[in-house]
Amino acid sequence: MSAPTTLSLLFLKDIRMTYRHIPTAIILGLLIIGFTPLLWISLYFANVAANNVGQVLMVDNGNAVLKLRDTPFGYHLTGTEVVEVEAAELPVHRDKIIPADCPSELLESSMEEDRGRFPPYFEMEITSKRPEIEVSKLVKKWPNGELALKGVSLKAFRGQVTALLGPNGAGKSTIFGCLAGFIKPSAGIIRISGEPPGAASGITNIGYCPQWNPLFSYLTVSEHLNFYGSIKTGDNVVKDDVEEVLRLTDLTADRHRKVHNLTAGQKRKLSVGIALIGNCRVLLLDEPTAGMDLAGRKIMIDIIERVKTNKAVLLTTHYMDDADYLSDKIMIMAKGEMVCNGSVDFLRARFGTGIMMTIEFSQSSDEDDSNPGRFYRMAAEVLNAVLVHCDGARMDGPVGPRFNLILPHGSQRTFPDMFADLESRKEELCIEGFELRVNKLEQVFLKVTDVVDALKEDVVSIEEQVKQFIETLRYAHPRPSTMHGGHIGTPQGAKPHRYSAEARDDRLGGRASAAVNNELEAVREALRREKRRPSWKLAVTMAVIGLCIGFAAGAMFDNAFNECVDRSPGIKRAAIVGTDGSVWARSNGANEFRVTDYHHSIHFI
Ligand SMILES: Nc1ncnc2c1ncn2[C@@H]1O[C@H](COP(=O)(O)OP(=O)(O)OP(=O)(O)O)[C@@H](O)[C@H]1O
Repeated sequence: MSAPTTLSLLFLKDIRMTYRHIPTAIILGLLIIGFTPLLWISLYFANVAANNVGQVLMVDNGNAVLKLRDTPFGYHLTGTEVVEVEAAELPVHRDKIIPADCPSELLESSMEEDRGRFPPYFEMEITSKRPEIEVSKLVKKWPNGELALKGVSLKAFRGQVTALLGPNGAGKSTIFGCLAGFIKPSAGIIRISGEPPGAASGITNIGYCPQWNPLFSYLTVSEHLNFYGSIKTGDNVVKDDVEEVLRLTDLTADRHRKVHNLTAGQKRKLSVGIALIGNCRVLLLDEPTAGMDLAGRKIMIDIIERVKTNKAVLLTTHYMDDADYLSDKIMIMAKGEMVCNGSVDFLRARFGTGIMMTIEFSQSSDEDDSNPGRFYRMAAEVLNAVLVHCDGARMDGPVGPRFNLILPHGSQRTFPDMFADLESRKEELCIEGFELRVNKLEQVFLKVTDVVDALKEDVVSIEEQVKQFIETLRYAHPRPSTMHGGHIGTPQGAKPHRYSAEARDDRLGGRASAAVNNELEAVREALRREKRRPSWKLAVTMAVIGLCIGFAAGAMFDNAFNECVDRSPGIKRAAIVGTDGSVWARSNGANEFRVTDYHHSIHFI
């Protein structure tokens, strides 16, 4: 580490002891600002060095992942090498987290009903099997106040694929993050194979493929599998396991290729392979087929089909066809709530999908086609004719010259008789023609969005409310004439009247106008309050204090890291590099390096 950085960090070490005294913190903060240019320069060089050696260490999923080499020059000669990897323990979530900032009414309401606000859309779960994944009343409130999860409950079983679907921002990845243990829920209970996430067995129990690819550009395919496998199992990966995952993911031929030479689809397959290695009981796949072509998706579907026999697979996808084909159970989320949960058949039945028959009526010359009553009468007759053969058939959507009937799944064997009957009564029932379509999960999903619309909250900012209020006033009370001193202004040319309280009340629409004026004043005050910003003095003070605390925390982190590296034999350089490539800490230290020594610090990244 270059001299200026060390100097600044030493200096910051002192601040750590004194920053509680605010004036001292401010003075020291100002001094630090003086040192900052030097710090940035040294960080720049540290960055260049770290980037030269490639990504040396990555923090993901609460695991510390280490990859070290001797020197940047050595890298080009020897290639990448993984040196001593150890699984980091995840912080264990408490069984029940009752946060101070979780809205109590939300907590109470979620306690009452596990099936959310939409019980009719939840299939009853009758099983004595123990769920492999169990989530109860999970709440996540982000620091910005957004409630990403509003008391979500779900169960996933071994031997089943459970698809978690929902529009963008529904909260799917947040659930995955909570399950994998790197997002801390605000409230709720999570059990993975009967244990809370982060328990000692947690890492070996979960195989997680995040939405992004957790890959190192300069490691080969098989190095990745060995590397992550060692982390998960805490031991060297059995060669056969790597071979098996390579075969499953169709990457055997690419085993020696470095990641930066792989296609997007191959990277995705490798990310799923990383989740598979270690033979975990729970597989969390966050959009495993994202960005893949049809052939790639097919391979992925085959993989999931094959591995699900001894795993509980929870996956998210935006491809309804994949979910439809793969899933034993479908859950649909919206706006942080579970909207429905059941088997594909249950959802199809519940949301009016099944087999859709569209019937077209023939044009009639003697009756008015615009008369809706006529179509309803005819549709009812057709429905009766269909019901003779197909129990459970029902109308769906509007009735007009065309209308739809939903025929339940499993009624297909009655179709030949029904078609023959309708054909023979074509004239009598005024049928021009009919067609059949099998409804897909996509239609279920679209129907669910109708339910979701009911969730729409009218969250309008104060400013917007004020604007709307002013608009209402403008329409309710035409703008009064302008006032001049003690006179009320009148249309041009007219003589101004002497101002009086009564006249003003008249002009403004009676006594109500005084109330309106009061309201307007309240509105203006609300606007003023909204626009009021903290003074620049306060902002500067806060910034300086923040800087001090930030630097002090950084120093603690760096020191912890450096201590580890300094104790590591044979290791000349190390760095912690975030998944986005940002360097969090680096050291030129030596001696024994144990990832677990500092995983707590890393976990906070
Ligand atoms: N780190 C974060 N800080 C604050 N808000 C976040 C953070 N991560 C996600 N969110 C918010 O939480 C909500 C749920 O996000 P999440 O990523 O879980 O949605 P998703 O269903 O996975 O969406 P997608 O299908 O696009 O992946 C979103 O409104 C998102 O903006």
